[in-house]
Amino acid sequence: MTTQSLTDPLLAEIIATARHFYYQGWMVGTAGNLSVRLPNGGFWITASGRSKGELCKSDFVRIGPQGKVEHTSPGLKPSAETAIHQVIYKLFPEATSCYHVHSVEANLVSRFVQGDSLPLPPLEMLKGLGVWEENPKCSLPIFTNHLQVPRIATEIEERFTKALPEVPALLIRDHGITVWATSLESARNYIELVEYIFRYLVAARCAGI
Ligand SMILES: CSCCC(=O)C(=O)COP(=O)(O)O
Ligand SMILES: [Zn+2]
Repeated sequence: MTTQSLTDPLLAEIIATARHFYYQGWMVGTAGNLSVRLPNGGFWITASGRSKGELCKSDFVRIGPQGKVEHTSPGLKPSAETAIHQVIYKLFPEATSCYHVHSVEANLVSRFVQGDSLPLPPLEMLKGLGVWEENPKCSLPIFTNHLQVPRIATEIEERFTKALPEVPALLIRDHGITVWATSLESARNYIELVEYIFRYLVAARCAGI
């Protein structure tokens, strides 16, 4: 199988997913970035500043296993948040996809607590994130939205090296959610599940629950 025949269907799937997220209102105004890991440890990632509802195959940059840009198109730079994808792939060798989106609800819930983790309600939907417990008590790690993205990546690495998260997701306060998974389909589902939980939390607060 050639690199091209391996890559084309992966990028086509990411393009369709980005379009879906865009129409959910989670990738407006060029927000968010999506990546897929290759068997050699490198990964394709969306180029910085592209409209995520209208991506095409030339809107991706390939990062090599050593972290260097290996393939790009004229005028394109890798996502400004590439360092976060890099650290996720380093920490979770089984992960082959990493998705990051910005929703209004993610930003609201990131302010529901002052500390560095958000308790998650014991919803059935948690099973989709791998939590198979009765009445689970788990939480989502929250990170500070530093202007310097590598600093966010460093804090993710430091924290997850000490203790693994309970769900394959992290929240950057006032910014958005990042998930990782062993397939593109699972990463898309994880984004949808986490965003459902965020909508539930916002609705519950409005309802005074
Ligand atoms: C208006 S989005 C600000 C940057 C950001 O947080 C993001 O997710 C998109 O950055 P990229 O460089 O990947 O386009
Ligand atoms: Zn972002």
